[in-house]
Amino acid sequence: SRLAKLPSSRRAFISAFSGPLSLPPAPSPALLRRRSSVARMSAANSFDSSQQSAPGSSDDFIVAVDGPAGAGKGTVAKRLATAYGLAHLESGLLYRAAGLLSLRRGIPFDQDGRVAQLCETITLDDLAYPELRSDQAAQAASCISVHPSVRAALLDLQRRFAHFPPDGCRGTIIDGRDIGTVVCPEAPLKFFVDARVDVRAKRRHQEFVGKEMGMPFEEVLEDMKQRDKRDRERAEAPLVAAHDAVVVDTSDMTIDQAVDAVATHVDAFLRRRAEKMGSAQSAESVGVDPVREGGS
Ligand SMILES: Nc1ncnc2c1ncn2[C@@H]1O[C@H](COP(=O)(O)OP(=O)(O)O)[C@@H](O)[C@H]1O
Ligand SMILES: Nc1ccn([C@H]2C[C@H](O)[C@@H](COP(=O)(O)OP(=O)(O)O)O2)c(=O)n1
Repeated sequence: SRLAKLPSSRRAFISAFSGPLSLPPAPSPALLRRRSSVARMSAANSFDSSQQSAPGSSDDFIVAVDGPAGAGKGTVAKRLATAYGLAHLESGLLYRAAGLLSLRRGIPFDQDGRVAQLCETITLDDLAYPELRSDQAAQAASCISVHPSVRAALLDLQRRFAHFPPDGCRGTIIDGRDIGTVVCPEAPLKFFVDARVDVRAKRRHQEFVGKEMGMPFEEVLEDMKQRDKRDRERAEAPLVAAHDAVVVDTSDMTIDQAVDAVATHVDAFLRRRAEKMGSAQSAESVGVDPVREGGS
């Protein structure tokens, strides 16, 4: 896939995440050269992001999973990716990377032009840092993601991922806030995974305890409420269920139950698609047979 061509070594980015709130060192000349070649490559491969969707077939197997923090989007998406052979992108990590890098570089969240410029340099290789999972990164992500220019700067990468899954994957599953509404409105399968805010905060709190990122529960809950409000009320690509999304409330479900609830719809979709392809193939063979018969 074209994404796979992006360079895997990003030393300046790594050092930006490695120190506790330290500013990254100035990029080396080698890195700057590499960056400009990435920029050229993305420009060459880019498409008009004002289009409703990326080029690629509308038959592409794309699963959009949106919903608020802690609802279980990532967990469900990861499990489905393994079960169905899909490539998984947690789009929130892109915003988290942009937010955390802005903090580290001292770029105020309201300087959207500078944050958007930063977004242009982010690639899929930058998303593995454990610090991106922190509450600080989540809050920063929510703040910078209100800006249309920041969202636009990350759109191309997400759409490209959706339509060009890495080799060996039969499709893609992307979780976030606006995948079914803005990034991939053409996705044939859309889910809105939701849960009550107290349940979501409890889950996230537990997760932080497990990772020794300890924070009082009340603080996790408050931050989550703030983020919910900001994500839902922003003018650009607010958190809202797409009109054609299946809503799954996981408040009273185990992880297995949530995965099953979503997988049932994916199975039904695959059955319908197989039937459609089967009938198209038989229609084609009906059309071919008489010609063959006539010719022999
Ligand atoms: N249905 C569920 N029941 C209990 N815990 C869950 C459930 N779904 C997810 N979790 C846990 O809650 C936390 C947040 O889930 P995650 O998938 O990261 O949410 P999101 O991606 O929506 O923010 C994780 O620790 C995960 O293991
Ligand atoms: N598609 C997306 C994904 C995330 N964001 C923003 C808004 C979210 O509060 C932050 C962090 O998202 P993320 O999905 O990583 O957060 P949770 O795992 O759900 O807690 O990024 C967005 O604006 N659009």
